[in-house]
Amino acid sequence: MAPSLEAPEPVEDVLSNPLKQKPQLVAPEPEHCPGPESEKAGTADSCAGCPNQKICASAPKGPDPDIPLITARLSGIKHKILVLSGKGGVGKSTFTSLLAHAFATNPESTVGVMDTDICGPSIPKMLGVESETIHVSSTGWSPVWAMDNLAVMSIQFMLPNRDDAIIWRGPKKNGLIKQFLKDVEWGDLDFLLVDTPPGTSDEHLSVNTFLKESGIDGAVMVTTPQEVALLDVRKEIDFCRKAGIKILGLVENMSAFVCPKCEHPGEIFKATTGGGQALAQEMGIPFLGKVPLDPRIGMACDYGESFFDSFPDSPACKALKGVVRSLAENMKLDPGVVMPED
Ligand SMILES: Nc1ncnc2c1ncn2[C@@H]1O[C@H](COP(=O)(O)OP(=O)(O)OP(=O)(O)O)[C@@H](O)[C@H]1O
Repeated sequence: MAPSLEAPEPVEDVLSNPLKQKPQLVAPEPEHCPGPESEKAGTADSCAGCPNQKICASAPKGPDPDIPLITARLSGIKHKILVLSGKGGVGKSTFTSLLAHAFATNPESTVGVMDTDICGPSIPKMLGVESETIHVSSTGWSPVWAMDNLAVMSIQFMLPNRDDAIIWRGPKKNGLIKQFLKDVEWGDLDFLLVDTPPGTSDEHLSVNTFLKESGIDGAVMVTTPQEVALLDVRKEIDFCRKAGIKILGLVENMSAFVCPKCEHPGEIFKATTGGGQALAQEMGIPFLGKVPLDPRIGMACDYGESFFDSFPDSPACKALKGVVRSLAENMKLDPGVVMPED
């Protein structure tokens, strides 16, 4: 049965006040505000001295009443995968777009990408739809279609100017993510990939809270081989374990540089402590594979093109295919169906 939804709010309204939160606060939320609707509202350490404390303390608590609506809205999505990274800049959004293109190589599959990196959305650029805007109808917001079977939703589509900085505190980000899940008409999808900001922030908690009821298949973690990146992956693994999110596997990105001309490999980011593979083994999570550093990946993303289509025989493309196959196996899907052989 189609979920009954209220007409979405005009985009401008959402940007100016994306939460439309109750209760109405009398002052801006302090930096570590747990959110006026959270269980800790009014009682957390950061609430001390806040002018909103009384209002928040008396506000209704408990599960978000919109969760059943979100669950109904997402009922046509077969698989939901979160893409996480401990550190920024390790290639999480790049990997998300590569994964989206890989899944979309099966014309029978329909794929969606939701960009929850609200402060630094890069998915529209990488999927070649940066200048698009979303359409609002009485039944919801339509995602932008990057390909016939690849839909994208990002805060980027709502900004009047792509250079605008988005400076929002936790509760507002939480509200926008809820809006994305509640009001976007994804329709029937085989895969929804959720690109998240680096680290373990409000956005991760929101995505997990809102998606949990409708089911998350699990999370894919992206890292580079250096210990500084791996350190943060440990925190991400801990976050997933605490939040009850299954870890589908770890990908080591930019593992080695493979010369596009002679295909000779060289280590640019050296795995001084054994890299992603050793970490995966130590932490008891699946290792999905290594993706080499290939400047053509960055170029394909800058031009919004599919690296899979442009460089199908490159070592990086072959490595990515191996990663997708391992991921499909961990999800108990037929790899040949997820990404048909050429
Ligand atoms: N395998 C790769 N080979 C070459 N360049 C890569 C590869 N993976 C990512 N890059 C490049 O690394 C840079 C960072 O990638 P990306 O923006 O995907 O990182 P991120 O982890 O999503 O960062 P953040 O979370 O901070 O937004 C980009 O310029 C991208 O083109």
